[in-house]
Amino acid sequence: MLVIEGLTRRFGTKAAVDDVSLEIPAGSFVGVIGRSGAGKSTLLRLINRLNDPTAGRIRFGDRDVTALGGAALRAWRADCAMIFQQFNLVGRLDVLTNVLLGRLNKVSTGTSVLRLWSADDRAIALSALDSFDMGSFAHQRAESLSGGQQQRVAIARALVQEPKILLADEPIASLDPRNTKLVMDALQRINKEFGITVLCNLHSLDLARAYCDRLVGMAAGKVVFDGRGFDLTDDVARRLYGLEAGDVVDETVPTAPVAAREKAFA
Ligand SMILES: Nc1ncnc2c1ncn2[C@@H]1O[C@H](COP(=O)(O)OP(=O)(O)OP(=O)(O)O)[C@@H](O)[C@H]1O
Repeated sequence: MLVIEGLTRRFGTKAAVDDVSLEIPAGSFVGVIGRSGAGKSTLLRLINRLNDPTAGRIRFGDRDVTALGGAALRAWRADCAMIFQQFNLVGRLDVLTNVLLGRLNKVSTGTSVLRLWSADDRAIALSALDSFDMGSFAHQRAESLSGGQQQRVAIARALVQEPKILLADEPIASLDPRNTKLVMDALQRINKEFGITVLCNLHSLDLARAYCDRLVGMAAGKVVFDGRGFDLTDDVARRLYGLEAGDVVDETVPTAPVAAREKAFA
């Protein structure tokens, strides 16, 4: 269980995240929604300690994440993979090597410096690529792939890291509808098949409703909604998004996967 208590991050006088408290059970698929500037990215960056909080605490099991430093902080970051809107692959390297970079925390320093990957690590990386239909691209340079393909490689790299939590910061913001679906399906597999907790910032409310078991709505750094997708009424959406509400409701997104729907209505 990830427990966030009174988490606040100020930049100058502005509170980007303002007294946020959440309990996220293992295996959840949480969509963090809200308009631009609501504090979604800052919340994810606080969780994996790319930003430090001004106040409050983050706990994961018996670890006080906010107090970690040195090797313990590196271990937390390995448990807490992050993917970004811009994919963050090494364009000149081939796809397989990019995925193997996710194994760096699992191998000795000698292996990582010399990139002498074991047959086991290669098999793990290839299997992760296969999971997302990217096995046949293993030896292509990452920069030669489409955005949606690159994001699936980034998800495979996160998977081989064997994290407990995957933080996805607007992972489909720059993708077309087909690639959006492929990437969201990949995140759903990470969650449902591999049991990894997923926290995903999304601009599209309909996508969040279709894929996430739970939605956390943020406005001006605060949590203003926390519930299931079908509990989020148009009225709440309008409060969350203001004039943007019309833009975030898109009729063309895929319908909720059956398993997710059944779980949501259980
Ligand atoms: N490093 C920083 N320095 C100063 N202000 C910052 C910094 N990072 C974020 N902010 C401010 O904090 C607020 C929340 O930003 P954040 O990026 O978390 O919002 P967001 O909901 O993720 O928005 P978007 O959807 O546009 O990414 C914004 O007003 C932003 O300008």
